[in-house]
Amino acid sequence: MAAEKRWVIEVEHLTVSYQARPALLDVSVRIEGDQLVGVIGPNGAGKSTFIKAILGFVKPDIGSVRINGRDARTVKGEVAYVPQRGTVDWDFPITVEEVAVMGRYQQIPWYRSPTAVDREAAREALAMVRMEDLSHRQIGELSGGQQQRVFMARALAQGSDILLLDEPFAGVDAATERAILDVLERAKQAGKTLVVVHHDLSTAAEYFDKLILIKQRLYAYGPPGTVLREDLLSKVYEGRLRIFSSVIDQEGA
Ligand SMILES: Nc1ncnc2c1ncn2[C@@H]1O[C@H](COP(=O)(O)OP(=O)(O)OP(=O)(O)O)[C@@H](O)[C@H]1O
Repeated sequence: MAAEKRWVIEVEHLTVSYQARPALLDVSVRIEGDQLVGVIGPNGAGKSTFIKAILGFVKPDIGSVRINGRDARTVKGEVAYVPQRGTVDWDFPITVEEVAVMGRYQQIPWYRSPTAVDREAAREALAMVRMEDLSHRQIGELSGGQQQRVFMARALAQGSDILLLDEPFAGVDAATERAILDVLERAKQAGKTLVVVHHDLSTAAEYFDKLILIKQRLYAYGPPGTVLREDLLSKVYEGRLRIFSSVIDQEGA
């Protein structure tokens, strides 16, 4: 008998609007555990809104999100988030280690300081992203890729099985992109489910087990070969498809 699927994220008929303009319309997706899933679509397609709705940061007009079988609004600490790098104040005076310890704050009551267990979880997370040697540096003194890895450590220190990342590869060089991908893959091997907003179609097939293609509505969801199809991409990206023809050739090969 085939093993029953374990849905860790279930999005049903999700519709989200800003000032009565829909950013997402009737999106339904079920994501299994231990997967690396990419969210693709053009600028303004609703990718960040999709992630924010799973986190409960934006309220759906219609529809629901379930995390590990429970209403997302009642679940605390089971989903960790790595925001876009551009949304963070990097001048804030805080060290690498302190950022990682912040990942534990869901578990730390307001009246007590982080314990040895919290600090150990933060240190382990920094080791996973290979940033333990820089743990006493101020975050403002790091390169863009190092900052990204520290924020991944913060999410890993939280101990959640689900990680949502908004464009972790934006603005980093090729070597850093590899280092970040390596962290994502190791997190997956450690049993995490990762949902990653990604804008580069040329690497999407290589990096992800499954892809979600959205532009307000869900256009496709499945293994990269079933999503990176010329008919779907031309509908979603319209006139900008030519630059992606090499992706489709590779996929179709
Ligand atoms: N806080 C907000 N208030 C009003 N409109 C918003 C808000 N956030 C997003 N939008 C609009 O909702 C739509 C979807 O935005 P979203 O940021 O989710 O798209 P995206 O696919 O992540 O875009 P990008 O790739 O450019 O980051 C866009 O039209 C955007 O302008």
